[in-house]
Amino acid sequence: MTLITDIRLRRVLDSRGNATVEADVLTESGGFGRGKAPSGASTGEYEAIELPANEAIAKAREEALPRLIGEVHAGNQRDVDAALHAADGTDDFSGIGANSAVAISMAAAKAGADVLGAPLYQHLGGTFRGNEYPTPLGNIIGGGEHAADATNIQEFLAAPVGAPSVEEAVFANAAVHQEVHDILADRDLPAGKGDEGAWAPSVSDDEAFEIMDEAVETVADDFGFAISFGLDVAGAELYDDDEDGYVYDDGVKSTEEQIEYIAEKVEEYDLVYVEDPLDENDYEAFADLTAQVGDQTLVCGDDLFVTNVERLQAGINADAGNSILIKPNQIGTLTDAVDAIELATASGYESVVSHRSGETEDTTIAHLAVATDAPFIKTGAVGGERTAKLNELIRIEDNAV
Ligand SMILES: C=C(OP(=O)(O)O)C(=O)O
Ligand SMILES: [Mg+2]
Repeated sequence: MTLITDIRLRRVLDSRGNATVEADVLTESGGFGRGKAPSGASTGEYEAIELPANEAIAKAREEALPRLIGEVHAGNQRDVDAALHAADGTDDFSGIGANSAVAISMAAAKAGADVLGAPLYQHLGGTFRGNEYPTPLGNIIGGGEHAADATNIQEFLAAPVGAPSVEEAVFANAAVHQEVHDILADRDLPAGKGDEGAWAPSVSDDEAFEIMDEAVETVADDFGFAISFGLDVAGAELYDDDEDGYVYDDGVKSTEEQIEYIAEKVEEYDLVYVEDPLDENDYEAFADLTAQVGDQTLVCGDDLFVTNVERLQAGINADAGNSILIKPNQIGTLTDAVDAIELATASGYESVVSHRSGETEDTTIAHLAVATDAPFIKTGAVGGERTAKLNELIRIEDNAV
């Protein structure tokens, strides 16, 4: 029933206006699934390789489609993803492009769910999954590689940890976003938005900490539940080999100073989440910071782990971090992403399923987070390509998908 009978690939726009890959998968019994690849800006050195969309499409048509059409069942995700790996023939998807791979992988999952008549999260997670909902981490203020002339730290993220439902959590993050707008206006600090819809004011990181603290407190009082905040430092973007340290507008911090700085901020603001506080090659520094604050906060590896089980295993062995960011396009297939989540869970690491800065209206990650009982999802706070996932989470919780 779920035998793949056709795959159509095309170039479509992502949220930055760049070309990305869209895949349609059709099956023998009329099943249909469509997936679109997202794209990063602060990409990790060890991520799977994205090719220019046209090239990725041409390569996938040549190498992958003959191995999938009439050969593989869309309902068997591991077979689909194994065929993508075999067609690619490399260990980083540079053969067919991780963008083609992830678009086809997600489209096949949706086609499989369509034939079964089940929501995607149930197809991916099984019937006993889907009663836990992730807490959404909402990007509220940001800079780094996502906006010019803004904060050095890439993301200040609202974390509505006390929300009684996904719906309340999503609305709380949007309210924090609005509250920050009002605080910025009061301070005569006009701000545009970065790639993910976060405010990108020209303020110091210290001022951004103060503004976030004030905003989450105000909204927590209004909503009547706890809202904390966290960071994506994107440390690999700040780290400069030549300087042997982390380059901020107000000077360079050595690795020891960076660890101390982050640990102080965790204490001062009760941060619940710190992603990529250190460079993507520095497991040891991650381990030092985790030893200091790992019982108070999530120390999450994004560029450090790149959703890769081998890099995650190295981190587990070194006690580096206590959580992993999961980005399917960083590794190329849903199977690889789920394998990383399963290793994380088995090792006591929390999983945070994540969007990319360049996104589409695809909602697969909302389903993946529910399917795997991931405790957190990071998918922005506002903006159509972000609300696509957030609204899908509200629908999943409401049994309306
Ligand atoms: C979402 C992120 O940004 P990008 O997609 O640019 O890597 C991130 O760094 O977590
Ligand atoms: Mg990150």
